[in-house]
Amino acid sequence: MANIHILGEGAIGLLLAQHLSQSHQITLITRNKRAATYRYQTASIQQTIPCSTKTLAELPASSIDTLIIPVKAYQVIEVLRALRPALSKNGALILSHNGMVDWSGELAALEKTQSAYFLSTSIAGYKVADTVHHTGQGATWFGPLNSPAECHYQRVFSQLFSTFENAQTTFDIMPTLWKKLAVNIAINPLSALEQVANGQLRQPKYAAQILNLMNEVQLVAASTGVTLALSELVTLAYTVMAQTANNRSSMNQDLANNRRTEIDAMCGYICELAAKQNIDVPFNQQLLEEVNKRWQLARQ
Ligand SMILES: NC(=O)C1=CN([C@@H]2O[C@H](COP(=O)(O)OP(=O)(O)OC[C@H]3O[C@@H](n4cnc5c(N)ncnc54)[C@H](OP(=O)(O)O)[C@@H]3O)[C@@H](O)[C@H]2O)C=CC1
Ligand SMILES: CC(C)(CO)C(=O)C(=O)O
Repeated sequence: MANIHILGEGAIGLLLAQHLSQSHQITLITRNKRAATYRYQTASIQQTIPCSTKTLAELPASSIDTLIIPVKAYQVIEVLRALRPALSKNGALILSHNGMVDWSGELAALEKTQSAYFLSTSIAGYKVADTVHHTGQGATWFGPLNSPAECHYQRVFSQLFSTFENAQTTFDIMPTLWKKLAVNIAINPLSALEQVANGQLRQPKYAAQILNLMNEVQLVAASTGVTLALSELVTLAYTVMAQTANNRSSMNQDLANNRRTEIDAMCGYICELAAKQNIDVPFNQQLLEEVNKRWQLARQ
């Protein structure tokens, strides 16, 4: 049994806590101290999630052996900076988010014995008060992000995630992250702006825009050394639209609830890399501007 710390009390954090608490001791690191009872709910099950909570201030330096960070893309860097001192000398850090974040500087600052991993997951859930509703179990991929992790990722996966439905390891996680990014770019902004469920994007009127978006992702990925086939990205996007046909994407829900979106880590990431490489990405640029405009309007 391992001691596992999970940052936050968000939807993915609680889904992971529920699963991992079957074999491990779980501590959630929360912003404020409070005695909450977290619950896990599916169509047929409701149960309490066995876990304790601590604030960051309550954690001694170098005390965490395994730290999972399932936060929004725009929160990752701040959280990494705040939590690095609490990670033990041989600690394992596991990032899990949608979109792309340049965490290379933060990972380079880790000690040579500290390992970093990525958990890319399409499990789905949402939170109402202290209950997480588990609504879907898509694929999960786990892989190393730095050299110490390259030696240990199979063992860490076996210990933590091998009993997850539809979970597997990959030595090279970057192509997986690019594919997830492509799917999110095909689905999230358009579904949010049009306020439609994911499956509605299969209508012919969206096809040209989706093809152009995927073409831009493929070109920018290639400029970073990641080779992806355009046909694979398009097929993947339409497969996920079909698998999640009745779901509203996270960005759709974020905009509807006046919450900040992860657009900067999706279309924004593509635009930033494209600018450095002199690649034109007008379709990603347009969605980036439109989603940010919609969010600014909603906040007024
Ligand atoms: N929900 C889903 O079905 C899926 C989500 N994802 C991705 O996983 C990531 C996490 O998503 P999700 O769980 O939905 O997000 P949530 O916003 O529900 O969870 C993030 C949690 O982290 C907390 N947090 C952030 N910064 C800190 C901090 N400095 N100290 C303490 N707590 C902090 C947040 O608190 P606060 O709210 O106060 O900021 C929140 O409780 C996202 O990138 C998302 O796109 C991927 C697949 C499916
Ligand atoms: C896969 C998809 C598009 C499911 O809705 C998702 O990851 C999201 O909504 O952020």
